[in-house]
Formats: sequence, structure tokens, C-alpha cells
Amino acid sequence: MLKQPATKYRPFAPIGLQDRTWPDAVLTEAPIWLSTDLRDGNQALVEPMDAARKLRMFELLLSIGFKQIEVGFPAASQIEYDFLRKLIDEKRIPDDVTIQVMTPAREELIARTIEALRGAPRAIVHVYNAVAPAWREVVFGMTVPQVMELVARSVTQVRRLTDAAPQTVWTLQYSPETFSLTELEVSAQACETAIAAWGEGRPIILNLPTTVENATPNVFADQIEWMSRRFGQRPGVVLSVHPHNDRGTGTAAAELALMAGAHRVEGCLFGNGERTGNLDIVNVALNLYTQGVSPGLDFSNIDEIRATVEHCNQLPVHPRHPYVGDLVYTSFSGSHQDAIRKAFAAHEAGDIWEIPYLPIDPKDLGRSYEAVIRVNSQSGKGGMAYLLESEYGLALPRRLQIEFSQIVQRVMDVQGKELSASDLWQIFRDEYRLDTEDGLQHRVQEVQGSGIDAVTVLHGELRWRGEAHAIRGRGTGPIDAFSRALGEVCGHAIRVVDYHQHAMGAGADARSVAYVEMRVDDSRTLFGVGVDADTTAAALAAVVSGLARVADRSPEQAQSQPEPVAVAA
Ligand SMILES: CC(=O)SCCNC(=O)CCNC(=O)[C@H](O)C(C)(C)COP(=O)(O)OP(=O)(O)OC[C@H]1O[C@@H](n2cnc3c(N)ncnc32)[C@H](O)[C@@H]1OP(=O)(O)O
Ligand SMILES: CC(C)C(=O)C(=O)O
Ligand SMILES: [Mg+2]
Repeated sequence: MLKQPATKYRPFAPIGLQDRTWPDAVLTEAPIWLSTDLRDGNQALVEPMDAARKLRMFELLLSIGFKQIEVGFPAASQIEYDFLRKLIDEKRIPDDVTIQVMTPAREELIARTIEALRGAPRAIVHVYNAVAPAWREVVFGMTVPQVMELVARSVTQVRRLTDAAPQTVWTLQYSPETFSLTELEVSAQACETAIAAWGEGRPIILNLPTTVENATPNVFADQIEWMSRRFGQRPGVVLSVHPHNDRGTGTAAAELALMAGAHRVEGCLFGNGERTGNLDIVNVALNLYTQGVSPGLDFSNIDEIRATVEHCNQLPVHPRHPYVGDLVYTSFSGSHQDAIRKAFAAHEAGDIWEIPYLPIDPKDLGRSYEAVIRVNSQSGKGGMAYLLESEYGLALPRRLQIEFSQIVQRVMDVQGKELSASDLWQIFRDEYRLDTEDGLQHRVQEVQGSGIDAVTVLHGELRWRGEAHAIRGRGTGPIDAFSRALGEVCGHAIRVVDYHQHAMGAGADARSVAYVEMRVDDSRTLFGVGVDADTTAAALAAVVSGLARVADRSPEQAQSQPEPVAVAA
């Protein structure tokens, strides 16, 4: 038995490119994108797409803006063949779009593939054969010259058959499959052989895959720069890459390869594909977007795209998947929420996007801000204040945020699950008695004196715990007068120490919300909240709310739930 399984493996040797230039390159434009969802993605599905799903995927890819789409492997099955025929016969390929189809370097399969393309206005014929040592030795049992012979024979056949169908504009794509695992000279020789058989200067895509990712992405970048030096300036040649994601670095490999000289990228939406998937083409495109480079693909309704992809592939997209997952624009943790809330408040339309923890504006992808902040036991006051403000228009003063977040935390400790904005609103209404009938029902207000010496005298009828009380109070203003009057009825000394008010809602439905911070019996400081169409009534209701909170606390509660701690602003 192996004691150290790592001894089974050997590292892939770096290629030792000394004067590499790609580390200094900056991506300033989008590459040519090829979607292989209908081929490489499809061949990896538990249940490959039927005709209806294929068509839906094709139309989705068109709507996103792909100009090159690998639509299948027509020699593989009747479904694949018929789908290609449908696209051509029903003239479903827009004038600015080129379809691509794949075939192994096998005579009968090449013949059937090109036959399937008859009548296509434009087409890329994609021929591949594996060139790495293990495949040469184990799969094909071929020497390097025999592999080159296979390439020459196959491409010559493609040329002969396509020359016989001049109504189609043909491009050859040659992929030395397993490129990243292959000696560079062997890959280069295979590409030279393909170019020579196809005809120097005629349009050819040299597509270099990490069929299986085998090294860190910088090694792939060196390989691509090496190939780019050899083929990058050759007339008719487009250098393309086709990364997979076995090491989880498909995106990095593609980006570094573009820096190293590739101009075209093949991949699948959300990284579907063999094993751990093809390169996630959405990821690379939106990474460019966040660097200020337009990818030329439209993901402005990413959720709809995801729904279609999930339908076609019958595979779910992970909630943490870059840019599209359900949770990727959501912060649960308090300090992140605090930073996001402050940055949103400071952000103005037209500003550069610099919102902490949100690398992209969710609205650019058709997502809303609703899910940006969600409250659970990891959250702080900022998150809950954000939800109450964005959903219910409550701008809680900072010290009230601190008080209320401790109340929410206690609920959370018992329930242990996420609280929605409406849960928070209900807790808030209950805690601050927004639904009680208590309060000043009728009031008559008079002001005696004037200027700095003016005194408000307030008369009225207070409803307190279901009973009506006639009250009369004098003070420096209505709040002060009312606090004194209320204190007399309830047997408490009330002093208002801070007061905030703002409008909630707009137009005829607008109401005023008042927050009073009060000191009761010189021993407790806490908030009361009142909402009313009238601003003074809202303020007075806030005083009743605060007092009710004091009065409702049983001695046991006071023991087990300490008063929220007032923290200095
Ligand atoms: C990295 C990639 O994504 S490669 C893409 C692969 N995609 C697919 O295979 C999906 C569709 N494929 C299919 O439906 C089938 O494989 C078919 C119809 C193409 C061929 O089926 P079969 O004729 O039964 O052959 P099979 O699939 O077993 O292929 C193995 C044979 O092809 C040869 N072969 C494999 N790849 C290639 C190639 N690129 N060029 C030439 N020959 C090849 C193998 O050496 C083997 O030959 P052998 O039978 O003489 O030993
Ligand atoms: C480009 C082709 C052959 C491919 O899918 C691969 O090598 O992964
Ligand atoms: Mg592949």
C-alpha cells in the first residue's frame, strides 16, 4: 500500500521561457468568443440536450451576442446531424454568425461532417487529434511522424471536400488536443502540418486546449506565448485557447493566455463541460467588464440566462458561482454590511463603481439590490438598518440602530435563522408598540408667553392601557409638556434627551416617523418610536412607545434580558 500517494504523481515541468512578456500585458479589448455549450458542454451532460433544448440554447447564445457557436458533433448521432440540418435548412443562422462543428481526424467522420454542412453560408470545420505522449503511445499507438501523417491526411481530406462546396465560406480549425500536456515542438509541428495541408494564408484557427488542466496557469501562458511567437504573425492564423478547469484555474488560464497572445477563447456558459467543466466564458467576459473593457456580450439579464442554461443542461448553477449565483451579491456579515450601506449612501449616479464587497453593480446584470444585505446571526446593526431603510423607509438614528440590533440579536439567538426585512419590521413594530391604541387621543395646545420664554401648555386625553386619562402639562415645547403630563399619569420621571424625525412614504400616504431617546426615572435610557400623519402626534406617540417599553418589562425580563446598552454616538 502506498504510504505517500503524492509519489504517484510528477510535476509538469515549466517550459522555461526566459524572456516572457505576458506578465506585463494588460487586456484592453475583448477576444473573439466561441461558445461550445452545444458541443463540449453537451457531450458532458448526463442527458445530452434534445432538439428543443439545443434550439433554445442556440437562440440564447445568439441573444447574448456570440458570433461563433460550435453547434455540435454532427457525425456523433442523428440528433446532432438533424439539429445542424435544421439550423441550415430553416435559415436560422444570422448573417453575422458563423457556426462551427467538430470531427475527429477520421475519414468517414470527416466525410459525414462536411456532408452535414451542405448549404451553410459560413462554417468552421473543427478537426482534432490528441498529440500528447500518453495518447500517442496508449490511445493511438502512433509515433510522432505517424501522428503528423494523420493530421496531413485528415486536413487534406477536409480541403478536398470543402473545395468542392465553394458556396460555403470555409474556415478550418485545428486543435492539437491535449496541447498543454504535449512537447511544444510536437504541437507546433502538428499545427505546421495542418497549415500546410489547408494552404498557407487560408483562414485557419489554431485552437490550443488544456484538455485536462495539468499545471499552474502561468505555465499555460508561457506555452501560449511560445506558440504566439511562432504562429501569431502568420497570415490567416487566429490563435485560440480552449481551457478546461480541472485545477480550478480555467479562468486564470484563459486570461493569462490572452495576455500571452491568444485572440480567441472557447468556453461554456457558467463553466459547464467535461469533468470540472470548460472555461466559464461568462466569468472571463464579466471580469473584463469590471476592468472597464466591454466584453461585447450581453449579460444584462443574467438570471434569465441562468434559468435557460439550467433548463437546457438539466444541471443547477451553484449559489456561489461567480457573478450569477443566488448568494454572490449578498452580505450576511456585519462589517461588510456596514461598509456597503455607507458606500451606497455616498454613491451618486455616474460615479465610478467603488462599493466595498461588490465587485460589480448587480443592476448591470439585471439583479436588484434587494438581496445585497441579508440578516442572520453574523450581522450587525448596519445590515438591519439597511433593510429597514431600503424596504420600509425608516432611517434609524445610530444609537437606535445599536439598541434595536441587540433586540434582533436576541431573537436570532433563539431562532437561529435568517430574518427577512418583513421579519425585522414586525419585530420593530412589536418592540416599539407601533400597533397599540395608546397615546394622546385629543389634544388642545396653547402657548403662553413668547420668544425664549414661551411655555407650551398641553391639555388632552391620554389613552393608557385601555383607560382614558385627562392630562395637562407645561413644558418648553409639546414633547416636554407631554412627557411631564404622561409621567404624572404613569408615575415615572421622563426626560427626552434626543429627538429625530423624518417623513416616511410620499404624497397623500406620507407619514412622519419620530424617534425619541428618553431617560426614565434617571436610571434607564431607551428609545420610543411613533408614526403618525401629523408630526407632533408622531413625536408624542414616540414618548408613549418608550414609556410602554419600560413599563412592560417584568422584573424577570429585566433580569434575563439586560437593557440594551446605549453606546456613545
Ligand atoms: C477533448 C474532447 O472533447 S474530444 C471530443 C470528444 N467528443 C465525443 O467523443 C462526443 C461524440 N463522440 C461519439 O459519439 C463517438 O465517439 C463517435 C461516434 C465519434 C465515434 O464512435 P466510435 O467509432 O465507436 O469510436 P470511439 O468513440 O470508441 O473512438 C475511439 C477510436 O477513435 C480513435 N480516435 C479518438 N480520437 C480521435 C481523433 N481525434 N482522431 C482520430 N481518431 C481518434 C481512437 O484511437 C479509437 O480508435 P480504435 O477504435 O482504432 O482504437
Ligand atoms: C478542443 C477539443 C479537442 C477539446 O474539447 C479539448 O481538447 O478539450
Ligand atoms: Mg474540451
